[in-house]
Amino acid sequence: MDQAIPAGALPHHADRPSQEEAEAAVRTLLRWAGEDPAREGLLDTPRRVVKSYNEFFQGYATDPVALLATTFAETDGYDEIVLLRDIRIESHCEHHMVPIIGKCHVAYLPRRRVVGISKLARLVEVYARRLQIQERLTAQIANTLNEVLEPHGVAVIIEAGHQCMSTRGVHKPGVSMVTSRMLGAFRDNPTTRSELLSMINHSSAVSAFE
Ligand SMILES: Nc1nc2c(ncn2[C@@H]2O[C@H](COP(=O)(O)OP(=O)(O)OP(=O)(O)O)[C@@H](O)[C@H]2O)c(=O)[nH]1
Ligand SMILES: [Zn+2]
Repeated sequence: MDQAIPAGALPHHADRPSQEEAEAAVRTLLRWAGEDPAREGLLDTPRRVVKSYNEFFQGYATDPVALLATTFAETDGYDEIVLLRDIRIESHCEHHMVPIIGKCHVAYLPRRRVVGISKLARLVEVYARRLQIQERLTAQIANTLNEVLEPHGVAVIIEAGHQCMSTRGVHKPGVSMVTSRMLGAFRDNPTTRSELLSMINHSSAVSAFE
Protein backbone atom coordinates (compact mmCIF):
# COMPACT_ATOMS: atom_id res chain seq x y z
CA MET A 1 0.00 0.00 0.00
CA ASP A 2 1.12 3.56 -0.60
CA GLN A 3 3.65 4.59 2.02
CA ALA A 4 3.05 8.33 2.04
CA ILE A 5 -0.74 8.13 2.30
CA PRO A 6 -1.70 4.76 3.83
CA ALA A 7 -5.05 3.43 2.61
CA GLY A 8 -6.56 3.67 6.06
CA ALA A 9 -5.27 7.16 6.87
CA LEU A 10 -7.84 9.70 7.97
CA PRO A 11 -6.02 13.02 7.59
CA HIS A 12 -8.81 14.94 9.37
CA HIS A 13 -6.54 15.40 12.36
CA ALA A 14 -6.88 17.67 15.37
CA ASP A 15 -5.08 20.65 13.80
CA ARG A 16 -7.40 20.71 10.77
CA PRO A 17 -8.22 24.38 10.05
CA SER A 18 -11.71 25.48 11.02
CA GLN A 19 -14.47 26.34 8.53
CA GLU A 20 -13.82 30.06 9.30
CA GLU A 21 -10.09 29.72 8.57
CA ALA A 22 -10.82 27.90 5.29
CA GLU A 23 -13.30 30.62 4.25
CA ALA A 24 -10.73 33.32 5.11
CA ALA A 25 -8.23 31.56 2.84
CA VAL A 26 -10.75 31.73 -0.03
CA ARG A 27 -11.22 35.48 0.61
CA THR A 28 -7.43 35.87 0.39
CA LEU A 29 -7.38 34.13 -2.99
CA LEU A 30 -10.26 36.31 -4.23
CA ARG A 31 -8.36 39.45 -3.23
CA TRP A 32 -5.20 38.04 -4.82
CA ALA A 33 -7.09 37.47 -8.09
CA GLY A 34 -8.13 41.14 -8.10
CA GLU A 35 -11.63 40.77 -6.66
CA ASP A 36 -13.49 42.46 -3.83
CA PRO A 37 -14.74 39.68 -1.51
CA ALA A 38 -17.18 42.18 0.05
CA ARG A 39 -19.20 42.73 -3.13
CA GLU A 40 -22.63 41.19 -3.08
CA GLY A 41 -22.03 38.42 -5.63
CA LEU A 42 -19.01 37.13 -3.73
CA LEU A 43 -20.29 37.35 -0.15
CA ASP A 44 -21.33 33.69 -0.04
CA THR A 45 -18.57 32.44 -2.30
CA PRO A 46 -16.09 31.43 0.44
CA ARG A 47 -18.81 29.34 2.12
CA ARG A 48 -19.72 27.72 -1.22
CA VAL A 49 -16.09 27.00 -2.10
CA VAL A 50 -15.43 25.36 1.27
CA LYS A 51 -18.62 23.33 0.87
CA SER A 52 -17.45 22.24 -2.60
CA TYR A 53 -14.03 21.29 -1.26
CA ASN A 54 -15.74 19.27 1.41
CA GLU A 55 -17.39 17.29 -1.39
CA PHE A 56 -14.30 17.08 -3.63
CA PHE A 57 -12.15 15.80 -0.76
CA GLN A 58 -14.65 13.59 1.05
CA GLY A 59 -12.33 10.64 0.48
CA TYR A 60 -10.08 11.61 3.39
CA ALA A 61 -12.93 10.92 5.81
CA THR A 62 -13.54 7.31 4.77
CA ASP A 63 -11.49 4.22 5.52
CA PRO A 64 -11.29 2.29 2.21
CA VAL A 65 -10.56 -1.01 3.95
CA ALA A 66 -13.76 -0.77 6.03
CA LEU A 67 -15.75 -0.33 2.80
CA LEU A 68 -14.86 -3.84 1.72
CA ALA A 69 -15.75 -5.47 5.05
CA THR A 70 -18.95 -7.14 3.82
CA THR A 71 -18.29 -10.07 1.49
CA PHE A 72 -20.39 -12.97 0.30
CA ALA A 73 -19.29 -16.61 0.19
CA GLU A 74 -22.38 -18.24 -1.38
CA THR A 75 -21.25 -17.96 -5.00
CA ASP A 76 -21.62 -21.63 -6.05
CA GLY A 77 -17.89 -21.59 -6.72
CA TYR A 78 -17.94 -18.64 -9.15
CA ASP A 79 -14.27 -18.15 -9.99
CA GLU A 80 -14.33 -16.21 -13.25
CA ILE A 81 -13.56 -12.54 -13.82
CA VAL A 82 -15.81 -9.99 -12.12
CA LEU A 83 -15.53 -6.69 -13.99
CA LEU A 84 -17.11 -3.32 -13.21
CA ARG A 85 -16.41 -1.11 -16.14
CA ASP A 86 -16.93 2.55 -17.06
CA ILE A 87 -17.00 3.84 -13.46
CA ARG A 88 -16.85 7.64 -13.71
CA ILE A 89 -13.82 9.18 -12.03
CA GLU A 90 -13.95 12.70 -10.62
CA SER A 91 -10.66 13.52 -8.95
CA HIS A 92 -8.30 16.46 -8.48
CA CYS A 93 -4.68 16.67 -9.49
CA GLU A 94 -2.41 17.26 -6.54
CA HIS A 95 -0.14 19.62 -8.46
CA HIS A 96 -2.75 22.18 -9.56
CA MET A 97 -5.92 21.18 -7.65
CA VAL A 98 -7.99 21.10 -10.85
CA PRO A 99 -10.22 18.24 -12.03
CA ILE A 100 -9.16 14.91 -13.43
CA ILE A 101 -12.24 13.44 -15.18
CA GLY A 102 -12.40 10.01 -16.70
CA LYS A 103 -13.47 6.44 -16.30
CA CYS A 104 -12.18 3.42 -14.49
CA HIS A 105 -12.51 -0.35 -14.98
CA VAL A 106 -12.04 -2.56 -11.92
CA ALA A 107 -11.76 -6.35 -12.19
CA TYR A 108 -10.86 -9.19 -9.89
CA LEU A 109 -10.75 -12.98 -9.94
CA PRO A 110 -12.48 -14.17 -6.74
CA ARG A 111 -10.75 -16.74 -4.57
CA ARG A 112 -13.61 -17.69 -2.25
CA ARG A 113 -15.62 -14.59 -1.52
CA VAL A 114 -17.09 -11.80 -3.60
CA VAL A 115 -17.78 -8.22 -2.58
CA GLY A 116 -20.92 -6.19 -3.32
CA ILE A 117 -20.32 -4.46 -6.66
CA SER A 118 -21.30 -1.04 -5.36
CA LYS A 119 -18.36 -1.34 -2.95
CA LEU A 120 -15.97 -1.43 -5.90
CA ALA A 121 -17.40 1.87 -7.12
CA ARG A 122 -17.25 3.26 -3.57
CA LEU A 123 -13.59 2.23 -3.30
CA VAL A 124 -12.84 4.13 -6.51
CA GLU A 125 -14.73 7.12 -5.09
CA VAL A 126 -12.82 7.18 -1.78
CA TYR A 127 -9.44 7.39 -3.48
CA ALA A 128 -10.64 9.69 -6.27
CA ARG A 129 -12.01 12.21 -3.77
CA ARG A 130 -8.51 13.05 -2.60
CA LEU A 131 -5.67 14.98 -4.20
CA GLN A 132 -4.12 12.53 -6.61
CA ILE A 133 -1.82 11.71 -9.43
CA GLN A 134 -3.39 9.14 -11.72
CA GLU A 135 -0.68 6.55 -11.20
CA ARG A 136 -1.20 6.52 -7.43
CA LEU A 137 -4.99 6.54 -7.75
CA THR A 138 -4.74 3.45 -9.97
CA ALA A 139 -2.33 1.67 -7.64
CA GLN A 140 -4.25 2.47 -4.44
CA ILE A 141 -7.51 1.02 -5.78
CA ALA A 142 -5.78 -2.15 -6.96
CA ASN A 143 -3.63 -2.63 -3.86
CA THR A 144 -6.51 -2.21 -1.43
CA LEU A 145 -8.70 -4.67 -3.33
CA ASN A 146 -5.83 -7.13 -3.45
CA GLU A 147 -4.97 -6.87 0.23
CA VAL A 148 -8.53 -7.07 1.54
CA LEU A 149 -10.08 -9.70 -0.77
CA GLU A 150 -6.89 -11.70 -1.47
CA PRO A 151 -8.28 -12.68 -4.89
CA HIS A 152 -6.41 -14.59 -7.63
CA GLY A 153 -5.93 -11.32 -9.48
CA VAL A 154 -6.84 -7.62 -9.62
CA ALA A 155 -6.85 -5.22 -12.55
CA VAL A 156 -7.53 -1.49 -12.51
CA ILE A 157 -7.47 0.61 -15.67
CA ILE A 158 -8.10 4.35 -15.68
CA GLU A 159 -8.47 6.65 -18.67
CA ALA A 160 -8.79 10.32 -17.80
CA GLY A 161 -8.41 13.86 -19.00
CA HIS A 162 -6.42 16.28 -16.85
CA GLN A 163 -7.71 19.83 -16.85
CA CYS A 164 -4.26 21.00 -15.81
CA MET A 165 -3.25 20.00 -19.34
CA SER A 166 -6.35 21.21 -21.17
CA THR A 167 -7.32 24.51 -19.50
CA ARG A 168 -3.88 25.80 -18.51
CA GLY A 169 -0.18 25.17 -19.02
CA VAL A 170 0.39 23.25 -22.23
CA HIS A 171 -3.32 23.67 -23.34
CA LYS A 172 -3.79 20.31 -25.05
CA PRO A 173 -7.51 19.37 -24.96
CA GLY A 174 -8.64 15.90 -25.97
CA VAL A 175 -5.59 14.16 -24.53
CA SER A 176 -6.27 11.20 -22.27
CA MET A 177 -3.89 9.50 -19.87
CA VAL A 178 -4.26 5.74 -19.53
CA THR A 179 -2.88 3.86 -16.54
CA SER A 180 -3.24 0.26 -15.40
CA ARG A 181 -2.28 -1.87 -12.46
CA MET A 182 -2.39 -5.63 -12.99
CA LEU A 183 -1.81 -8.02 -10.09
CA GLY A 184 -1.81 -11.81 -9.75
CA ALA A 185 -3.27 -13.72 -12.70
CA PHE A 186 -3.88 -10.51 -14.69
CA ARG A 187 -0.18 -9.81 -14.51
CA ASP A 188 1.16 -13.35 -14.91
CA ASN A 189 -1.30 -15.07 -17.24
CA PRO A 190 -1.58 -13.61 -20.77
CA THR A 191 -4.83 -15.54 -21.44
CA THR A 192 -6.52 -14.07 -18.36
CA ARG A 193 -5.28 -10.63 -19.27
CA SER A 194 -6.55 -10.84 -22.85
CA GLU A 195 -9.91 -12.20 -21.64
CA LEU A 196 -10.20 -9.10 -19.44
CA LEU A 197 -9.30 -6.76 -22.28
CA SER A 198 -11.91 -8.33 -24.58
CA MET A 199 -14.54 -8.01 -21.81
CA ILE A 200 -13.67 -4.33 -21.46
CA ASN A 201 -13.73 -3.72 -25.20
CA HIS A 202 -16.94 -5.45 -26.23
CA SER A 203 -19.86 -3.11 -26.76
CA SER A 204 -21.96 -2.37 -23.72
CA ALA A 205 -25.39 -3.98 -23.34
CA VAL A 206 -26.17 -2.16 -20.12
CA SER A 207 -28.90 0.13 -21.45
CA ALA A 208 -30.94 -2.98 -22.26
CA PHE A 209 -30.90 -3.99 -18.58
CA GLU A 210 -31.12 -0.68 -16.72
N1 LIG B 1 2.57 11.69 -13.88
C1 LIG B 1 1.56 12.53 -13.68
N2 LIG B 1 1.76 13.85 -13.92
C2 LIG B 1 0.72 14.66 -13.70
C3 LIG B 1 -0.54 14.23 -13.27
N3 LIG B 1 -1.35 15.32 -13.17
C4 LIG B 1 -0.60 16.36 -13.54
N4 LIG B 1 0.65 15.98 -13.86
C5 LIG B 1 1.81 16.74 -14.30
O1 LIG B 1 2.52 17.23 -13.21
C6 LIG B 1 3.51 18.11 -13.72
C7 LIG B 1 3.86 19.18 -12.73
O2 LIG B 1 4.98 19.79 -13.29
P1 LIG B 1 5.60 21.21 -12.86
O3 LIG B 1 6.62 21.57 -13.89
O4 LIG B 1 6.02 21.14 -11.44
O5 LIG B 1 4.31 22.14 -12.93
P2 LIG B 1 3.91 23.25 -14.00
O6 LIG B 1 4.96 24.30 -14.09
O7 LIG B 1 2.53 23.73 -13.63
O8 LIG B 1 3.92 22.40 -15.35
P3 LIG B 1 3.04 22.55 -16.68
O9 LIG B 1 1.76 21.79 -16.46
O10 LIG B 1 3.87 21.90 -17.75
O11 LIG B 1 2.77 24.01 -16.91
C8 LIG B 1 2.97 18.58 -15.03
O12 LIG B 1 3.79 18.04 -16.06
C9 LIG B 1 1.57 17.98 -15.11
O13 LIG B 1 1.17 17.68 -16.43
C10 LIG B 1 -0.70 12.84 -13.03
O14 LIG B 1 -1.76 12.35 -12.63
N5 LIG B 1 0.37 12.04 -13.24
ZN1 LIG C 1 -2.32 19.07 -12.63
